[in-house]
Amino acid sequence: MPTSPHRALYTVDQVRALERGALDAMAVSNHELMLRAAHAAFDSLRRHWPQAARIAIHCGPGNNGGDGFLLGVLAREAGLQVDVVALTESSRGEAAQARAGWEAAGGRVRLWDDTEALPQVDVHVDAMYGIGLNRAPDAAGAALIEAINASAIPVLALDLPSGLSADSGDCPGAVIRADVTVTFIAHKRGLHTGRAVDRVGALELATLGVPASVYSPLQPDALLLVAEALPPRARHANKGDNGHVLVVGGDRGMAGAARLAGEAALRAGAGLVSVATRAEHVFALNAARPELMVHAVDGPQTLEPMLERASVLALGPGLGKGAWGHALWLTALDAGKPTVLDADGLNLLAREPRVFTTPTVMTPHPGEAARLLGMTVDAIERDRFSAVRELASRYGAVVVLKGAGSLVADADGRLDVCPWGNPGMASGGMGDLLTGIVAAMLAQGCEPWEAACLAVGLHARAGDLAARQGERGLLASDLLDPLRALGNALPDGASSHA
Ligand SMILES: NC(=O)C1=CN([C@@H]2O[C@H](COP(=O)(O)OP(=O)(O)OC[C@H]3O[C@@H](n4cnc5c(N)ncnc54)[C@H](O)[C@@H]3O)[C@@H](O)[C@H]2O)[C@@H](O)CC1
Ligand SMILES: [K+]
Repeated sequence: MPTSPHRALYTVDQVRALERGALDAMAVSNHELMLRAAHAAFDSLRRHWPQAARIAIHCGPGNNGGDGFLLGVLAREAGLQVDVVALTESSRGEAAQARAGWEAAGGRVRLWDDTEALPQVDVHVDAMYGIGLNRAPDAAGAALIEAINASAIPVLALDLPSGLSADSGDCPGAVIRADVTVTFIAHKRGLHTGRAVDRVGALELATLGVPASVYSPLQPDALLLVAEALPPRARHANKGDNGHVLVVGGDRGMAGAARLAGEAALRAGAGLVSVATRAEHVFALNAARPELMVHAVDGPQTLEPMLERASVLALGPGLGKGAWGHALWLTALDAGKPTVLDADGLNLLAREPRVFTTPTVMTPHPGEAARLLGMTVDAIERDRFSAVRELASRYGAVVVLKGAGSLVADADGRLDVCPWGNPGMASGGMGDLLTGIVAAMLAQGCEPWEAACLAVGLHARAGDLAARQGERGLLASDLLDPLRALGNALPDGASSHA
């Protein structure tokens, strides 16, 4: 089945190819395509700010600016007061024609001068840079971006917020903070993850009438996760059919991590969940959640019989990096069972790297990813796509790179991006839940790729449901009830909770 352009994410080179394909297939001129972009932008402006009477359009030197000039003509025809601010004395190529069209319609162009105040308007339109930006904006562009961001007036970005790298989502310098971004023809992958997510605001795709046949020859670089439900359970299922997850972790002072992972595994449908932890935690964990089978382990010998009984391991929540955790880590990895590695499970791996040959899912946050790749967190965040792919191929695992717009990659180059989740989820224990959910999916028979994608989607959507009462103060355990509801959604994904 061909991928819907609404789900497919492309690199800039691919978007350029799509643009060329569109011009051929539609037998339209560049000007016509730009005009369609301007119409889509005007439609978005009207929908989001129906009361706006005065707008400023900030135009850069390239075709992104061209979109802006044509939008100016449309908005003026519709009776809006339009101020056009240009970054440069002249525009290039197709944009020069658009600029001439604006001037021929009686429009004025004010050249940007950072000693003057921005016009007083209801909405700023950012038409400075699109996919043609190849480095941090120059000084003039940066000053205009900063002035718009400082104005506290809503911003509509055309194609992407200026200053953002469309391929990586990197913010090498000043970047527009948009309220709404209307992106043209195809989704650019960099808009969907990491720092970019804060800059894009509400994202809309306008395909400009480009037919499906233009997209179909191109393999998207990544896909957006879809809201899939779990396969339904057979009525005759018994607890043994849904796997046995063993959580290994909970060093002194860190019992909560193991408990959250275990409880999430239960709520996500694992048949049995055991926890191997420090002796002093056993009583408290058993009392808090009697459905968990909690056992004391003091070293490899006591862990081994538990490993034999388990079908899936969740290795790392609260494990610590001391002698106790390290010994359990080595023993657990030698068991050859499908494994989810998180937290100190990953930190130990960074110290003692290995390539996995048994099914393994790793769930690093950017800090853990940085240790695993010997890079800085900043370098990871500058190009999360490269980082997650490198982790997957270097370690031979399915890798979830957590953070806004979580990424899932496998060693074959497959890549999915999670469109859900919220900043309330940046709090303690959220990662432990994800570990437990991935383990539960593996336990119920999913392959690592499917398990990771399902778990990431469930976790993020549970977070969004739980955050309806506010992102601030959201607790990891608040996700457990919505998680259960989502996990029971109908197989066609039609859930009243979705
Ligand atoms: N080609 C097409 O078929 C369509 C293109 N469209 C628009 O065209 C845009 C792409 O246009 P362009 O390729 O002209 O590129 P842009 O308009 O994104 O920007 C390129 C311009 O900015 C300058 N520039 C690049 N990096 C800079 C930096 N760091 N500091 C200062 N100046 C810098 C370049 O010299 C060039 O003049 C898209 O993002 C989209 O908005 C739309 O009209 C839809 C159709
Ligand atoms: K822009």
